[in-house]
Amino acid sequence: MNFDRSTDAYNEAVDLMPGGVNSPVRAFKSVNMNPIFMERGKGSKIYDIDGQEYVDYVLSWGPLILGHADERVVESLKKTTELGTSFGTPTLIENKLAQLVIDRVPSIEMLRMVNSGTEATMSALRVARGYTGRNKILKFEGNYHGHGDSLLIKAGSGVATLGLPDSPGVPESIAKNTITVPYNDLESVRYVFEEYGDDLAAVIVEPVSGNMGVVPPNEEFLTGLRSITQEHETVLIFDEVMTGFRVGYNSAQGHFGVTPDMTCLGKVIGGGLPVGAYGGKREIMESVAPVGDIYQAGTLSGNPLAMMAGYETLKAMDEEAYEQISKKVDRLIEGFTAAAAEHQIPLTVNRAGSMVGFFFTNQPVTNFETANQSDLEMFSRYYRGMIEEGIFLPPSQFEGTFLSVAHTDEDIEYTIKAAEKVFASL
Ligand SMILES: Cc1ncc(COP(=O)(O)O)c(C=O)c1O
Ligand SMILES: N[C@H](C=O)CCC(=O)O
Repeated sequence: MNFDRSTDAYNEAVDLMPGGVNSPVRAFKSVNMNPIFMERGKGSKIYDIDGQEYVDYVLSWGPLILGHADERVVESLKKTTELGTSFGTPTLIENKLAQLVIDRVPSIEMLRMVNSGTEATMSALRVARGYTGRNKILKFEGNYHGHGDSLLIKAGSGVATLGLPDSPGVPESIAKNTITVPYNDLESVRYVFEEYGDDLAAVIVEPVSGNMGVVPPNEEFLTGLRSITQEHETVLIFDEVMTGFRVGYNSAQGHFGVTPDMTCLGKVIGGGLPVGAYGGKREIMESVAPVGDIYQAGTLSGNPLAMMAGYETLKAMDEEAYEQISKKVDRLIEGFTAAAAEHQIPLTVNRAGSMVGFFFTNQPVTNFETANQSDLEMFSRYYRGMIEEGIFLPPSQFEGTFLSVAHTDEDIEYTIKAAEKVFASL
């Protein structure tokens, strides 16, 4: 591999943007590399500006479940663009995408489109607080809900990668209203409810955690959260920005059969364009302006391009498409597990739908503490080895690996062979 052009571009970028990037995890810090600049993508492959090809398991951090430059999405975007990119008025495509989401996500009776996952979670919290008249919220260590002040506390993703669990700039007056407990730990949740009881506006949770690597909920976790929050009339928010339409046809809540009061979405529902959404019970959503008095707005919210890309993506993701990806995930995990055993590499694999977490440890990974016990140094060497083999993975142990319908059986076999080679060298 040769990164000459990427290196030049990076040297230029560091003077222009903090770390040369527009989002910290892209800086490749924890794997001791410079970022690789990409030029184009098609299907499961991406191509860097030095002309090298990679099988892509980042997929723009999850949204591209159809793969890169899917023809259905691209064609619709071309037609939509020609009609004008934004009007600041309602458009028909907003109704169409909203209806599709409502049909498929059990908790959503009504929703509001926004421009990012961060906006979705910030807005959902405001609504939960306004609706209940309470201030405190409960979140889980290692869950990441975007970079809103209330939620940037013991967070996962880039915050964990860079070791910045509690970002400076979040006022103490805000931080004190966010209580955190370990993921998958209902006992701690019960304790917090005993202590703060009826002052909790919301519990926000990733129903499958994807920002400390992939960590699924244990059997009683989500049902337990549902019954405790119901008992205390606290709003249960599933942050499905990552899991929405990725874990399955009806998202994580459909998969696990637990219906929250509110849901946040993003990523897949924008098909690779900037989008987010929050929704839930009609009674709660009708407290949002202009029906209710809780204010939330957006100049480009519901813009036709993002709506169209999302609509085409969701339409294409029928039940069969999910089954198809699932088989590829099965094979990838089988291959990695066998390769790790052959080369005595400690490897724990977690999985939910087409989200996979590989951890270099023999211990089960069930929360942030156990995720942190995996061998980050080994991850870093593995990462660089896989890049040399043309496999593009998320450059941090605290991120998920994603598959798309565009990944072929050949891609999967090639990736397993690459892993065998890299494991042998670790
Ligand atoms: C679960 C979850 N919530 C919220 C967000 C924030 O979304 P965005 O990056 O679009 O602001 C992300 C990803 O960044 C996420 O994975
Ligand atoms: N883990 C984050 C979202 O899911 C990664 C995206 C980012 O922070 O740029």
